[in-house]
Amino acid sequence: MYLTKEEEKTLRGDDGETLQKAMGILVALGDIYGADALIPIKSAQVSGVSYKTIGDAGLEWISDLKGTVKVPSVLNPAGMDLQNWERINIDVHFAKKQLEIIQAFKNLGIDSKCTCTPYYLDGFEVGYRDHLAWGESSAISYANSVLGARTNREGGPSALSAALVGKTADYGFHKPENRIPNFEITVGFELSGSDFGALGFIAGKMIGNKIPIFHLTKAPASDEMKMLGAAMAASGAVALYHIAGVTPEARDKNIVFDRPSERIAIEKSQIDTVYASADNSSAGRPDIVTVGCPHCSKEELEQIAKLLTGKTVVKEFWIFTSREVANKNKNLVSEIEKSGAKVVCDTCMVVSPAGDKYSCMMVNSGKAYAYVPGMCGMKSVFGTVERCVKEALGENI
Ligand SMILES: C[C@@](O)(CCOP(=O)(O)O)CC(=O)O
Ligand code: SF4
Repeated sequence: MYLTKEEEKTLRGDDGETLQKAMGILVALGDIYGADALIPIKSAQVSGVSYKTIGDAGLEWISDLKGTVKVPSVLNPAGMDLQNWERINIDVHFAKKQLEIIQAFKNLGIDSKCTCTPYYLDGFEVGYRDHLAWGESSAISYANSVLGARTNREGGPSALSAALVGKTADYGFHKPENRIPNFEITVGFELSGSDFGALGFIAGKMIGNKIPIFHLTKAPASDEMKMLGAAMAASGAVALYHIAGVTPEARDKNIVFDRPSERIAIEKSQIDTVYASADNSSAGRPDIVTVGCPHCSKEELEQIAKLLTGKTVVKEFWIFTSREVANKNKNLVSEIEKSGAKVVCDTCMVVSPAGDKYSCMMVNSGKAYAYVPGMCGMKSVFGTVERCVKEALGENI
């Protein structure tokens, strides 16, 4: 891979050991994937933040780094709400370690907003064709598909290296020729809300890491596309999708997609089987309900607040969102919390040990439905947000 004189110097160690390590990781990836050069990035999102997933080894690796990130950089969710960890059963040992990890990242100049929805944050606006180095699979899918930006599936170390250098290797989804749909999915009936999470769960399992183009009966809302992409990235390894007539590249007059030869149609009965998990007695009654995977938008908080107004939950009900979205919508947070539900920031049901003491979690997210059993060692059942709220209120018959 071609390097400029400056980049050669950094690789040689002239700018210190941390930047030498970071440049080494970028050059190794570039050589493996055939990049011809490094390209500047607009922002980075660094995964590998929760003490539950990176442990002491991760804490040590990050603490040894010296330097300052060159682009706006934000963290993926941590293992707890960084301000109110006690109210979600986090023990003091975990909390201490988690705060040490956050401090180690802050020492590098990284923003500790801890979210998988950086695109909602001030200072992380994303435009069409922006080059990014993001690490969380749902964020990558949203940036690539809904915003038409360009990021590969960065691991924690490669996203952090890109943040420190301010560049990434030019391969994969950074190149237009690698963004062409190779699988057609038609859905001939109307979808709404968490149906998109169910669709993503089914499609991801069927297509693995292909690049699907969807033909739908109507244009989804951005939250619905968020759920679709998150689920496909969890049950499969889809990092980019298109929706005919809707997503930026599918609407770009200068881009012509040939019709993929691999084609499937999804039937309503397939969507219904994902919902049926909630009726399956072997899963047992949920003892906790969570929404916000990916983190809730303002609109999703509004919907939940409306459903909860004047009511009281009888089960643990956690609503995950970024601290910035919560701080900007304090009225919605207090409306939700009047019911006894908890708005939890900086973390989520998957990367936190907070849910470990429960046995069955009800979720409205196809991603959480896919990940909770493996990452949290408990059962998951899937429902619409309305059904989840009813479960938390003890109103499901
Ligand atoms: C499950 C996930 O959303 C959260 C875990 O992320 P992390 O690698 O621990 O930051 C990771 C992902 O899907 O990219
Ligand atoms: S809430 Fe969901 S999408 Fe966000 S980090 Fe957790 S598992 Fe990933």
